[in-house]
Amino acid sequence: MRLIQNMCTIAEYPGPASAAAAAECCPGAAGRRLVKIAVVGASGVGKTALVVRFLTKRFIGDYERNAGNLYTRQVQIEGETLAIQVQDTPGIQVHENGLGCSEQLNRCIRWADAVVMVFSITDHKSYELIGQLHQHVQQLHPGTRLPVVVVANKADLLHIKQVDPQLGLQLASMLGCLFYEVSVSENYNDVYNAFHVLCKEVSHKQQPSSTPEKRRSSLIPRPKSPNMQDLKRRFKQALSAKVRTVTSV
Ligand SMILES: Nc1nc2c(ncn2[C@@H]2O[C@H](COP(=O)(O)OP(=O)(O)OP(=O)(O)O)[C@@H](O)[C@H]2O)c(=O)[nH]1
Repeated sequence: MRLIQNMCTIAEYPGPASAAAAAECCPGAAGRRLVKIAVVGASGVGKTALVVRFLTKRFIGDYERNAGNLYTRQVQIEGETLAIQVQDTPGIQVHENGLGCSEQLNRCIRWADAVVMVFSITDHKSYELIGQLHQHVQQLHPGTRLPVVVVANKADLLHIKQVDPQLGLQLASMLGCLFYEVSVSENYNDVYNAFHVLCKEVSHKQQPSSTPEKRRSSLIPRPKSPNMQDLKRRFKQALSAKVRTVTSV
């Protein structure tokens, strides 16, 4: 996937999403199919760093506490240019009675076509949150299986590791999600791959290979192409009739 345009930001949660809304922020996005991705996880796991790394290829060490920015870009997936919106979100807290998800965050999750769930290998609590968060996300999307990628960040900080990445892999496969272990600070390619695979999955979901509409149209009989043998025969007949007429004159 190739990032095509400059990043732009609106410092608020999105309303009902549309390609038109994306175009307002990113003019080239007009008329494109739109893929909406929310990045969620505990505080300090590197959500903003991940999004910024993906969009700019750069790692910037320090960020302000996240206010929930939406970034719009164009990307190329399998030869098609899509508009992509990436929603960064504030860190989720865990309370005694469960996840502390604000209504804003819930709106953002409902809005999304796909979710990146981030934890840090240096923070066991952020890992523990993923299972609950996955359940919460599925509850907000009843009746559909939302594409989700689990990302274990800060793989460079092995000396203060609290979570074995293998556990992340096990959890992700139990939840039926893809898994990427990344170091946002040290490696761009893994970050790119995590978003790329998600965009591809959403893109395929938006364009099922055989929709009922397509199936129906394939049942409508096509007009028969003219039979060449028949045409030749008629042409010969017409020709010989003409020759006969000429000789008889
Ligand atoms: N060593 C290392 N530090 C990282 C990495 N990713 C992020 N950080 C640092 O972790 C800290 C938190 O990163 P943020 O991107 O602000 O985390 P966040 O999840 O957006 O945090 P909230 O806005 O509080 O929810 C920052 O100091 C980053 O520089 C990484 O891969 N390796």
